[in-house]
Amino acid sequence: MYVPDLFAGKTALVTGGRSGIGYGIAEALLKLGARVCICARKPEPLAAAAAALAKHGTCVARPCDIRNSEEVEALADLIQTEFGRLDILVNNAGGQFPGLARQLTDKGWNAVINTNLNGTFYVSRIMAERFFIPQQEGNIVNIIVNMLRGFPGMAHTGAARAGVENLTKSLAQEWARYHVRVNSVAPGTIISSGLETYAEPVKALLDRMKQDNLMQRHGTVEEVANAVLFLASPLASYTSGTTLYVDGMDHLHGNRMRMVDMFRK
Ligand SMILES: CCC/C=C/C(=O)SCCNC(=O)CCNC(=O)[C@H](O)C(C)(C)COP(=O)([O-])OP(=O)([O-])OC[C@H]1O[C@@H](n2cnc3c(N)ncnc32)[C@H](O)[C@@H]1OP(=O)([O-])[O-]
Ligand SMILES: NC(=O)C1=CN([C@@H]2O[C@H](COP(=O)(O)OP(=O)(O)OC[C@H]3O[C@@H](n4cnc5c(N)ncnc54)[C@H](OP(=O)(O)O)[C@@H]3O)[C@@H](O)[C@H]2O)C=CC1
Repeated sequence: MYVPDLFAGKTALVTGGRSGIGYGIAEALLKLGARVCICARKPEPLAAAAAALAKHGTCVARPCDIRNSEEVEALADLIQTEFGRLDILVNNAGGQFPGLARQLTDKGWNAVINTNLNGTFYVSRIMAERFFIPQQEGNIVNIIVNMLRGFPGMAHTGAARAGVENLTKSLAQEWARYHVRVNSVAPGTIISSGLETYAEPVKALLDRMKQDNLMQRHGTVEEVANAVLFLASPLASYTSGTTLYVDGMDHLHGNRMRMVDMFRK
């Protein structure tokens, strides 16, 4: 539905682009003409993903833990060397594990906050300083999660993603003077590699959540990628500081306590 050269001449970084939603976003950007850099922690699957993506266009990859700002600086060095500029940053890397709040250890809580909130901030600040602000142009799309009514059973990620949603509003206002737009996409439950990381009780729960959904289904990677393409494109040129929910209305409807009930059984 988008013109084939929508992102011709543009460069994009997709964090967590080796799998699932991030891979789908990288593939969609490449198909519309962008040159793409992906990063993730695990080198082998990252290299395999970059090789597969390269059939659609120019794709480079570098291992990087977004929680480590020195590794993020090295990623910026690669983008500078390979492309000389960056136009689009998709902060997709992230994740969490299910658990009741009272069972979360300091280490577990910090692992999720450091990944989803701190990592997203480090990448945004470093890419803005290195590229967007000097260029006086840039575009950030953060992948968060539907947590509008809280996230019981995953309180750590609910708090971290709410932090990113608010960061979206702050950065959008602070960086408007540099012509940088900042938006978020909040997926509901999306059929992707991410869901495979969950063990059986959660998988059964996901089926029940599908029945709760007013559209009676989970979302697809393509539906998330399409929202990112819109926000990253000039079609959204007057839109910044917003969050677009791609969740079949789960932010409005459905039982948010199902995961907690699962742990109590
Ligand atoms: C409804 C669906 C909506 C959303 C869907 C998606 O997002 S799909 C996308 C889904 N995709 C993803 O989520 C992928 C990315 N996710 C991840 O990499 C991890 O979940 C991470 C974010 C915790 C980072 O972890 P890391 O690399 O920093 O390191 P680490 O592994 O060493 O853990 C550190 C500490 O965290 C704790 N802890 C961890 N796991 C569990 C558990 N299962 N149980 C209990 N606790 C757990 C534990 O305290 C551990 O320390 P310990 O006790 O071992 O010394
Ligand atoms: N699938 C779903 O239903 C939903 C997913 N989301 C969010 O969408 C995003 C993508 O999820 P999805 O594709 O499904 O799941 P995946 O688990 O497939 O993707 C997570 C990606 O992030 C990378 N990653 C994780 N931690 C780090 C880190 N510290 N530094 C760099 N890269 C990291 C992983 O690679 P590696 O392990 O090699 O580092 C992986 O490529 C995540 O933020 C997820 O929470 C939100 C709502 C719903």
